[in-house]
Amino acid sequence: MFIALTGTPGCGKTSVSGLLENEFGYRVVHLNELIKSENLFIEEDKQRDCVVTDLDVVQKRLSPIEEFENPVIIDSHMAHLIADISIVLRTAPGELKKRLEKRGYKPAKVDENIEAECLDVILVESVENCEMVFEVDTTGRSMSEVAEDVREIIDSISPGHPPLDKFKPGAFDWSGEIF
Ligand SMILES: Nc1ncnc2c1ncn2[C@@H]1O[C@H](COP(=O)(O)OP(=O)(O)OP(=O)(O)O)[C@@H](O)[C@H]1O
Repeated sequence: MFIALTGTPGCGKTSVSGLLENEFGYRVVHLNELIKSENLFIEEDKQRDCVVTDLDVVQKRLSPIEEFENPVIIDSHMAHLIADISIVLRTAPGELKKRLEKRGYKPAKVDENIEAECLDVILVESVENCEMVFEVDTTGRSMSEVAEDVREIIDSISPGHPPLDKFKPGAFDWSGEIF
């Protein structure tokens, strides 16, 4: 079973999935690293500083581990296009901007990502593609707190367990913060 840990760049996917992997023993695929290390991309988009990926190729590469009994977490901003269950990390625009600027992103790339977060782009794609979608707030919270929430969600995904209301999608509205 694949579980997407997804969200706009800078929301903390890699940091949180690292904790889930190293401290809680989950199996994690860091998809963006895998795509680069195994050249699973079609081309590099130098202008947008990213790679263009063929999802069919990626899916084929991951298919041997899809049948694992234990959940496999996929860390990537496109993981929700592959998994049936999506956990979307959300970060308020002001905090996301600070994190992206700290990483040295160019202003245009910061703006593009902030706009995507304000417009719920990844959440909408998740709802369109996945059977189950959860949202977790990372704003003003430690990575450990976020990792605990993700763990609680994964524990809840078992037959007969009621969905956890507190992570129901639709809690955030940052549409008023688009500049
Ligand atoms: N909960 C948090 N609180 C404060 N800072 C955080 C938090 N989570 C992540 N960060 C910081 O934000 C930055 C981005 O985190 P990270 O690389 O995990 O994000 P990401 O979603 O994986 O981004 P990308 O999609 O670009 O790989 C890092 O500098 C990290 O230390």
